[in-house]
Amino acid sequence: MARPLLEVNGITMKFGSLVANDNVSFVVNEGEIVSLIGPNGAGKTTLFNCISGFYKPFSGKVLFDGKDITGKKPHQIAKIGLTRTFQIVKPLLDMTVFDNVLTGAFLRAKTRKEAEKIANEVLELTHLYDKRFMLAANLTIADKKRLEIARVLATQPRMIMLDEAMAGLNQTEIKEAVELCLKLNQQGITLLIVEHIMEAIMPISNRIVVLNAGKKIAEGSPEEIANNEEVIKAYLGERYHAKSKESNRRV
Ligand SMILES: Nc1ncnc2c1ncn2[C@@H]1O[C@H](COP(=O)(O)OP(=O)(O)OP(=O)(O)O)[C@@H](O)[C@H]1O
Repeated sequence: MARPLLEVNGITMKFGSLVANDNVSFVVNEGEIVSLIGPNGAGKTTLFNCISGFYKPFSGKVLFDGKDITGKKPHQIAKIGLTRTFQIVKPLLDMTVFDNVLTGAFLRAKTRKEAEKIANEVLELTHLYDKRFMLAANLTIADKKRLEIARVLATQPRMIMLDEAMAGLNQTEIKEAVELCLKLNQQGITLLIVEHIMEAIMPISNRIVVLNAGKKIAEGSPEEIANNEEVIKAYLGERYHAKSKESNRRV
């Protein structure tokens, strides 16, 4: 039976008079891939910040594995197994790829040896092992995004929130990022994904939550969302809708 891992209950976040999140509620069950979509400025990153402890919401509650984590600090939330990447990647540029991942591993590892073992496993999984001695500053955008995921993975999370991990990648790199998401999910990691590349997330999401102007306007299976008139009008446009109908016909 579906077991809620993340519960977002009536989150409201304001910046002065601007309501960036307006009473948003949804649940992510253990083992699911859920995507959060919506137009620019809809409030997706703000919601990520409220869930992961970078902002304290104005009102509402966030529960992780049944525990109230509202207003807790990001490192406390990471410690209990929920962590996130950033839209603008933040690797420590003057450190090697290996050391970047090692810093994540120390969240849980008690010894350097244990941290190194975790770091090496994560580097293999994310296909960065051969680049482990490179400075993070010298990586391509795609590898920097991969490193961002590797650093988060090294904290051994139960759930990862990915904020536009595929933006700026080419088709091959997007395909690799999608494969990595599926691989992590198969290993038991629950995923909440913010992404604008519908072709990448529609096929892998169990459910999709749609925000528009701070409010949740829809929630459902990828098929329900692709055919939801309000979502098409607010965000997807006729282009994706027509395209997905076309590909359904081909199947
Ligand atoms: N720190 C801040 N101070 C003031 N206003 C902010 C702040 N962060 C976000 N906003 C505003 O809140 C609203 C929601 O922004 P947010 O970045 O959460 O949207 P988004 O859905 O993530 O957009 P995008 O898809 O472009 O990343 C926008 O109107 C934005 O200008």
